[in-house]
Amino acid sequence: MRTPIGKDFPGHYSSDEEWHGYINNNDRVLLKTINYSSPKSAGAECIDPNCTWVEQWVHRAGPREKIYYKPEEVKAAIVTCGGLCPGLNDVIRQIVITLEIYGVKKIVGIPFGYRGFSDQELTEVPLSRKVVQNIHLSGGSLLGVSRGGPGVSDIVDSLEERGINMLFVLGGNGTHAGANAIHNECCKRRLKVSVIGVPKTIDNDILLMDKTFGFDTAVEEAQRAINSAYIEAHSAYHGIGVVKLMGRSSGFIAMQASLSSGQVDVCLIPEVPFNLHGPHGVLRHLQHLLEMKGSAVICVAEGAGQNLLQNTNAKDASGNVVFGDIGVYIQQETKKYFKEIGVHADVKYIDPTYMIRACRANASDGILCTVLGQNAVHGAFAGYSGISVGLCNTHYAYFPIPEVISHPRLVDPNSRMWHRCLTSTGQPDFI
Ligand SMILES: Nc1ncnc2c1ncn2[C@@H]1O[C@H](COP(=O)(O)OP(=O)(O)O)[C@@H](O)[C@H]1O
Ligand SMILES: O=P(O)(O)OC[C@H]1O[C@](O)(COP(=O)(O)O)[C@@H](O)[C@@H]1O
Ligand SMILES: [Mg+2]
Repeated sequence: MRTPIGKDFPGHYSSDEEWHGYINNNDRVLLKTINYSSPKSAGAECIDPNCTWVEQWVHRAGPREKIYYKPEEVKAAIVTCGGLCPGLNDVIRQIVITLEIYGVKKIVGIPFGYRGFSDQELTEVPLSRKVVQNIHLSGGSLLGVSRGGPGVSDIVDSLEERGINMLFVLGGNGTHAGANAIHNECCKRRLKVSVIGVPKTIDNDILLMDKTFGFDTAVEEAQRAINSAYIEAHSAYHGIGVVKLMGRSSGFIAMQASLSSGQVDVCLIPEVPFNLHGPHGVLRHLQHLLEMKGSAVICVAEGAGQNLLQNTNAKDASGNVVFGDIGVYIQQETKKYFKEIGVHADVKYIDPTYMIRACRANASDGILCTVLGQNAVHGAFAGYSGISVGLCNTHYAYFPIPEVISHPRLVDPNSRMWHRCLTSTGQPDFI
């Protein structure tokens, strides 16, 4: 609603009739904005051998003029699942504030992820603007997070018992698989519930989106760790700094942090195989770097080089594979190698793992979270369910959940970005 201001007032708002503040249901955001002229163009993603242009689109996010729910009949719930991620509190806050603006009075938080739906000892948290006003000033999640938890049927039973008809689910791939299953179960039971996902992961492993919230902040924190590794390595005689960063199957954090720091000589990610030993291996290259410049920094993603380690055969509560520690392995093998060849090397290992995700969102993520939170509520009020909100080619859009979680988004070794990273580090192929 806008307050009409006299026409004499310079820069006055347009009247309600003139104001086009709503999204049209047919507004679309294109998934691809480059028309590759050949499959040989760098990073080309082609559907057919001629690389023909195919228009693919998703619905534009934002407020609709006609809304599907009566605000007084809404009971909204928010749940945060999986690992922590900078910006969770920003999104929770903005969802609550936007729901209140629509006139929703019943807003609750489900504590500790999906577990909060079944654990009788955990009670829902009443949420209001007053409760969430300052929560974005610290990292973590006001509601707590968890992995594992009850089955979909139990969750939907709980939604029915609690009378929840809007569910905002903040989480990554696993959480979205759960959200989609909840949406399908609600459809099966003919329940009018909007299930809206907001993708959360520092790994940035969600398909079709420019980036997920928390990723920028994680990269910023990660490059601080790289900077420390560089200073340690550079200040020592034959210093080698090893930094391990998160990234279960995607090397985005390692790649971007290496690029932004400009201090990394070797970046190792899960998508690109490498040898540690042998004439083309990482260790031989480290020896060369010590000879040429006196020190070196390696940045390795946790999921990289798992073929070099013994399989732990372990899984976490959500079913994710628990990896062996590639950082420790590289540190040990580096020490061994230089001892064997009789060259002094001072190897320092930095593992900033939880530091990069337990922090508060930076300004850029703060804005992203705010807009995603608002659009999640707009999507629910528009009557959508089984969707996720994201940024696509700088526009905010609604994505069908199955499309964004069909597999984890990976760094494309043929992409311009990976080549930029290689240009920056100057590293060879280690095979
Ligand atoms: N395929 C699935 N179907 C239903 N729920 C799932 C599925 N995978 C994971 N979950 C649930 O989603 C939650 C978060 O998953 P997890 O993989 O730990 O984190 P993330 O959502 O960040 O990837 C957990 O409570 C887990 O039990
Ligand atoms: O120790 P935890 O809590 O299982 O978290 C470790 C995981 O968190 C992540 O950074 C993000 O994973 P999620 O997106 O599943 O939360 C992974 O790269 C990493 O393996
Ligand atoms: Mg995950």
